[in-house]
Formats: sequence, structure tokens, C-alpha cells
Amino acid sequence: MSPVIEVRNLHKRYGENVAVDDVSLTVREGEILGILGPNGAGKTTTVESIAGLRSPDRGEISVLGFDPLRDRQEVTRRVGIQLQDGQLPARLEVAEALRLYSAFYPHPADWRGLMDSLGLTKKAKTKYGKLSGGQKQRLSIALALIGNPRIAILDELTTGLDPQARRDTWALIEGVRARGVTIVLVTHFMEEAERLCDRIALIDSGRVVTVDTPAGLTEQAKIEQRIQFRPSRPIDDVVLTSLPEVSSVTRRGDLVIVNGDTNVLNAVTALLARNQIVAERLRVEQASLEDAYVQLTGNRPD
Ligand SMILES: Nc1ncnc2c1ncn2[C@@H]1O[C@H](COP(=O)(O)OP(=O)(O)OP(=O)(O)O)[C@@H](O)[C@H]1O
Repeated sequence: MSPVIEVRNLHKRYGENVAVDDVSLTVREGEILGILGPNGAGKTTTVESIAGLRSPDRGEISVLGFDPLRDRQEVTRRVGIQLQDGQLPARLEVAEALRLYSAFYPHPADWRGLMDSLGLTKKAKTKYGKLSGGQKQRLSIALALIGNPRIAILDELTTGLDPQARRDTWALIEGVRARGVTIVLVTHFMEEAERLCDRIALIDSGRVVTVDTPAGLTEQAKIEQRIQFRPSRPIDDVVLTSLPEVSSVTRRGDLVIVNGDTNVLNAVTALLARNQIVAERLRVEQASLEDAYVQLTGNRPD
């Protein structure tokens, strides 16, 4: 897949405060790239620089071959970015906002369809200032998609949404990606990143710690997997510890608890099968993206 966004050595400071120290990343056509990191890591500064809304002190950004600052109009036409709260006039009605914004673009999406798919049709005549946090959020997503963009930048996509609305929004985003739109998604939610993102850039203190698939991050963090089971016939610890995938074996009553690398489950079940032992009450504890995040950034998720 060819890159649609390339960021090289981005640096931005506010006075003494370095917001983005040195960020380089590539976004491939059609993917959902997640940007994950603690508060103040520089995520918003990075994506707003990509959209041409901030001017970096150093570094290069190319968006579909355009420079976001020099070729502002070309980039604005092709990149939809979610507005932050409070950036719309309080008295503007939902339908008015969508109609107004659609007029800015040469090939806008059908705003009524968008309003409907984001569950805002009942609020068409409601003023922005009277919307709930979740409704404002959904309107901001609709506005990011109104110009039929090739790239959508979604910052804190589902913050403030209830669990059902969050799931509906994920389904919507998957639908947008299925139409070939490339998506850059800033998120704090591990579940969201794991579910939606093809790759995740972990950003901490203005730098990219790593970029990988959700599964790749878990692997990189070298988090141990744990399985437990009750063997149908006795098995010696040494038989298990002789496997290179196994790091330790402990017992709790008749349960055997085995720690090991990411292949420990396959290795142990194959060994048991060879010995005609059935693993009863088998349970696997998968390392989560959250574990990987903590391990790789040293931060607890916000
Ligand atoms: N316009 C600004 N003026 C001054 N400082 C700013 C400005 N925007 C961001 N910063 C500072 O730059 C740093 C990075 O901010 P940024 O919003 O990019 O981080 P973030 O990773 O998006 O954080 P969050 O998850 O809290 O939104 C922070 O220390 C922030 O206070």
C-alpha cells in the first residue's frame, strides 16, 4: 500500500514546552492508523499539523503529495478533520451546520444520509449549543466526513459517548474505511484501538515509541501468556518446563498454571495431545493491548 501521509522529523514547541519533539510516521492508503499515547504526548499537535491547522517548527509533512501549509486548499478538500468542542456557533442548527459545511466542498457527501447514519435526524432542528456532549461529538464526526474526504482525521472519536453509541460509531467508521477512506484515529481507548486500527503509533513525550499492528505491539512487549488447566492424567512439571515456550509451571490444587511466550498455548496443547492427556477446564489469559501499552510507554492508560 502506498503512503498517503508522510511525516518526517516533526518538531513543535510552545515557548519552553516541547509539544512534539521528533515524530516521523507514514500512513498507508486505506488503513486505519491509530495514534495512542498519554495526555500531553503530542497527538493532537501531530494530527493538526497534518491537517495544516498548526505550523511545525521543523520537519516535513506530505499529504497526498501536498504540503499542508503551502497547499492548504488542496489538503482541506481531501482531508476531513473532526472539530473540537466549541468550534461551532451555539445557535447553528444541526441540519444548517451540515448543509453549510457541505457547500464548502466540490463533491460533498449526502448530508441527510450522514445525519441519519449518525443518529442525528431527530435533532436536525436543534441548535448546537443545546446538544448533549455525545450529540456534539456525532455532529463533529459527520462534519469530518461531509466533504467525502480521502483521509479522515478523528481526534478522540468516541470520548463522551455511551457504550452503545461508541459501538455504533465504530461500525460507522468501519463502513467509512470500507469505502476506501484512510483514517487517522487519535484515541485513549485500548478497546477502540484494538478493534479498529490496522496499525498503531504509540506516541510518548513527543516521540514515536513504536508503530505496529495491535497484535505486533503485544508481541513486542514480550508479555507472558498464562494458561491453566486440569490434566486428565498426572503430568510432571519437567515435561512441561522442557518446552522452550514455557517459562514456569505452578500448581494450585489439581490445576496446572503455565506461563510462557505467545506460543505457549499451542506448544502445551500439542504436548498434552502427544501424551493422550486432555486439558480440562482450560483457560487462557491473553495479554491485552493495554498490557503492551503499559509495558512500552511505562504509563497507565488515562
Ligand atoms: N496551543 C498551544 N499552546 C501552548 N501549549 C500547547 C498548545 N497545544 C498543545 N500544547 C501543549 O503541548 C503538549 C502536547 O499537547 P497535545 O494536545 O498535542 O497532546 P495530546 O497528546 O493530544 O494530549 P491529550 O491526550 O491530552 O489531548 C502539551 O503539553 C500541551 O499542553
